[in-house]
Amino acid sequence: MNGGEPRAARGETVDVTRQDDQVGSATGEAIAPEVFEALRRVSTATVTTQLFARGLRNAFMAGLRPLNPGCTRMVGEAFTLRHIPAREDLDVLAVFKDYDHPQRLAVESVGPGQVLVMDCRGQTRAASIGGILATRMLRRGAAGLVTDGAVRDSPYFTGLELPVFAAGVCATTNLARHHAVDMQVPIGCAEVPVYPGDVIVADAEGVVCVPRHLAAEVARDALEQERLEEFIQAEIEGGAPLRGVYPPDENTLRRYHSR
Ligand SMILES: O=C([O-])CC(=O)C(=O)O
Ligand SMILES: [Mg+2]
Repeated sequence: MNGGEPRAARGETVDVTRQDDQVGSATGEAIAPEVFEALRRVSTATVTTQLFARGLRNAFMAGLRPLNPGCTRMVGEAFTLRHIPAREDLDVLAVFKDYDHPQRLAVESVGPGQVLVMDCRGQTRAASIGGILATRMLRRGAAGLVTDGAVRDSPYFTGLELPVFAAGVCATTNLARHHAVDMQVPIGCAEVPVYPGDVIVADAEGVVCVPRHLAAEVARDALEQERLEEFIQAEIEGGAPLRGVYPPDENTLRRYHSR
């Protein structure tokens, strides 16, 4: 549970079940707006449990922290950018004269509602992006930004209305360590595999990657898990013991269903 985030049980029912047959695994079929809406209302803790129940134990990008603690709620499809280590003869300031440099091209290619997810190999001794490029993403309607590297201009990010998650901050420009090579390819970010089009969900706790083909069923079951957990939370706050309540036995479930 994540106390600071809105709980599904507080709102009206969102029906995401009907979307199941519409979400193709690797077909790139559109994900229904209701799925995104549901995922925006559940915590990353709940989402990781739903993925765990389906055998996926490595979906949370451990170690990434929000740059603006007041702007953390993020749901969107992954747009990926892959970096390899920089080389001194290639990665020089002059490359930025090319507006089609892969870093700049990626920023100008992220679509509305998408999340730019960057593979920086966990290397934080150079930035992967800065304030101007992040502002451009905000104006383009991007949903957010995730990097397992660092960002520069970090004081600016604390007031930016764009959810940004990074492994650190570093003033040094990206060229010192990173060479952007490829976009919209499978990447690793904080040791989590991310495929283009996967659904990225974040809250104040951090970032989780939901395989695209599981998004609708995870959204549906996460909503239900949070409804039940809100009931359990109230019981525990009222003095109930764990035994019989968490996890709920038949009696507790009967009380839950007959509310
Ligand atoms: O060099 C960079 O990483 C870009 C930068 O500072 C910015 O976007 O403001
Ligand atoms: Mg800058």
